[in-house]
Amino acid sequence: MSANTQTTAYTDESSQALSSDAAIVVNTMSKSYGSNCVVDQLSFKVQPGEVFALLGPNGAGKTTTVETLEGYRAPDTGSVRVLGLDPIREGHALKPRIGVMLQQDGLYPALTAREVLQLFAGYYAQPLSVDTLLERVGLTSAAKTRCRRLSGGQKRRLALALALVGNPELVFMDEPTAGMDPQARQVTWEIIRELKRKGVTILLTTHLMDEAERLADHVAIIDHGQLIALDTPANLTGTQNANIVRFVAPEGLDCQQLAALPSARKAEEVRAGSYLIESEAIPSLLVELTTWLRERNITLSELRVGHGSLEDLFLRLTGSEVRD
Ligand SMILES: Nc1ncnc2c1ncn2[C@@H]1O[C@H](COP(=O)(O)OP(=O)(O)OP(=O)(O)O)[C@@H](O)[C@H]1O
Repeated sequence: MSANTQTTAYTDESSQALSSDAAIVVNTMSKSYGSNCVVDQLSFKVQPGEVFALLGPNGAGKTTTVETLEGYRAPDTGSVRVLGLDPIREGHALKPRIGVMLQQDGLYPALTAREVLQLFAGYYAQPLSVDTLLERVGLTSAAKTRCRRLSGGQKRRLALALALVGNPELVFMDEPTAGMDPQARQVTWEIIRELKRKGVTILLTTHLMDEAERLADHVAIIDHGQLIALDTPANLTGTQNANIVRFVAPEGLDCQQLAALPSARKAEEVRAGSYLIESEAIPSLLVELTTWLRERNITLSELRVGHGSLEDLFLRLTGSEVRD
């Protein structure tokens, strides 16, 4: 068989799906640990320069997916490409172009923050300035602190700096702001926005719905290793249409009656005394609702009009029971 024929033979259906301008392609990827299938025929693409958030309950398969894209795990079936490359077979070409912010931060406990960053900077052709980076992540005053003495939040910020020191085209961030205080979280979000402005592609996993909603161009929700939703945050939450009225009142109101109001589509008591009514005609619903409440002499303590939140959707799609 000639080299040319081999190339043609390799260009089968699945590799056609992989040949794309996308920064990341996941093509019908599956991965099991023993009999436990944790990623199940997963497919999605991430376009260059976008922030893509992967959401899912504990154990949904997010880290396994990200680690496969980073080249640390091989898929059992299906395939992945990152910047057009196979992360394992072509890892040597891929690694200098990507940054990885790991969940665990146990690196080099005896080195100082600056020493670790300098060490990593040495691996790259065009690293960023270590001191500028320390300042950007708020670690200048901790630059001489040994890693084992850094606080949890400082370790996360060092992990962020390590992901960025090689001036990457694409960054993987596994729960980037977990364990950070609100100030560090704001700084991290600003850094992510800056990276996006520079055209860097970012794939992040998070349990924080507001993080995904604020930062991501696209959000994928996975559960039991399968893709169950993928869209822009605005499309997922229906932000274009304010179609939900929430109010707080005494518990136990008759939701069947509320749902029967002419402009209501659906009514439920989501928590004790906290109600939600969906409607396509909010002004009419407000008149009907306040009339209904006045006729029954019921007092409101809060009334809000808005759209569904990503958290509402997430819980609706993945259920509310706690995962292992
Ligand atoms: N090396 C491994 N050997 C066996 N099982 C594993 C291994 N790594 C992960 N798992 C299991 O695979 C499943 C998916 O794990 P994964 O870490 O990908 O989920 P996740 O969505 O990132 O979860 P979390 O939100 O809790 O970080 C879990 O049930 C986990 O226990």
